[in-house]
Amino acid sequence: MHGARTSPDEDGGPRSAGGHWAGTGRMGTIGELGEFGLIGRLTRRLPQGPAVRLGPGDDAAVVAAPDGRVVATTDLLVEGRHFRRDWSGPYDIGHKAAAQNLADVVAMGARPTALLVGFAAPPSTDAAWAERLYDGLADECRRAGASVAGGDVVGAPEVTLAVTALGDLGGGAPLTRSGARPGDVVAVRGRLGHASAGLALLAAGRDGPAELLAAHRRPEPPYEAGAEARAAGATALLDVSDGLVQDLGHIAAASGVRIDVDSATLVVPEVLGPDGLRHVLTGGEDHGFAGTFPPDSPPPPSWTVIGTVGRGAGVRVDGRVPDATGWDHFRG
Ligand SMILES: Nc1ncnc2c1ncn2[C@@H]1O[C@H](COP(=O)(O)OP(=O)(O)OP(=O)(O)O)[C@@H](O)[C@H]1O
Ligand SMILES: Cc1ncc(C[n+]2csc(CCOP(=O)(O)O)c2C)c(N)n1
Ligand SMILES: [Mg+2]
Ligand SMILES: [Mg+2]
Ligand SMILES: [Mg+2]
Repeated sequence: MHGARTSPDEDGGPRSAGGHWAGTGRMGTIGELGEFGLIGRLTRRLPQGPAVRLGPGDDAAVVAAPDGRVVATTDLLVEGRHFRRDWSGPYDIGHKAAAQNLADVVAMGARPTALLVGFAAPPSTDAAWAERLYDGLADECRRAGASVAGGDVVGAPEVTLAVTALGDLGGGAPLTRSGARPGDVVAVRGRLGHASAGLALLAAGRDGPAELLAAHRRPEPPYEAGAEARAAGATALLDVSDGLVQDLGHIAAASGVRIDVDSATLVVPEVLGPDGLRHVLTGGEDHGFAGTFPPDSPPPPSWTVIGTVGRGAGVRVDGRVPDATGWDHFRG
């Protein structure tokens, strides 16, 4: 029987009532498996998509790049910083490591093709825990149409994932942060504030609402947003990783424009609680998308228009410079 803090266990991973990995005890530890035993157990769970011409098993992988250019991005996921093993199960952590990288490829207007995965964990880690993590990683890759081309494993005091994602622009121009122009509208696609609200609940020792805890554990970037933005003629695009205001600030700075957000246009679901607007404005890690669109080619209805681009600099919310903007790794 699972406790209320257990995320929907379609991963099938065992957990105690508190959300901890309960372990199977059947397969032993990764220390017992050894480096190459572990690599074998992990890589056989991975999807092999068409772009990966040579996958795990050699000194390097070979990935097709029909466009002639490769989109490449990397993000780290560190235990205690991005996740806690008592708050997230292995499937959640694998899912999140894939999602946060795949979202960056999509945010360039590209199609994700392959991931390279660096995996560090203590030798005492359950082998089954590591396998569930790879199941989460593999399933999220499948959802985005990508596969895992290779990686590395290493023993370390804490779990760390260093994921590199590659993507294909399919002959199109990249959707950068620098193309916003005065007169454009600003629009968002996907959840905002949910992961942040879920994290606050976990930090407060709460066991629900389940959808918010799940949002922290398994971000769900709407991967179709990149193609939608491109088709609509977006001038700039990024995924919201650190907080809406902070990330819009990157578009404002790179494009040399001012962005004005009208908070009344933001969707703040009741479930986010009394701090809902703060979570939506400054909460990262849902990996929704924010983009700018010329006034004569607005985004499709799946997007919400939340503001405008003007001359000047910085981001204003309801005409004011906000005190909080989002996450900074070195400022807490
Ligand atoms: N250690 C580094 N060396 C070289 N470039 C870096 C380094 N760290 C970040 N960058 C570059 O700085 C830019 C901003 O990085 P940032 O990590 O904030 O973007 P992101 O990956 O979209 O956001 P997030 O990490 O919050 O998901 C990116 O172009 C990134 O490649
Ligand atoms: C245990 C724990 N404590 C705090 C947080 C919050 N957090 C960590 S990184 C980040 C921004 C995006 O990261 P990056 O820029 O590295 O992609 C946020 C909001 C968390 N997820 N887990
Ligand atoms: Mg990054
Ligand atoms: Mg990004
Ligand atoms: Mg960040």
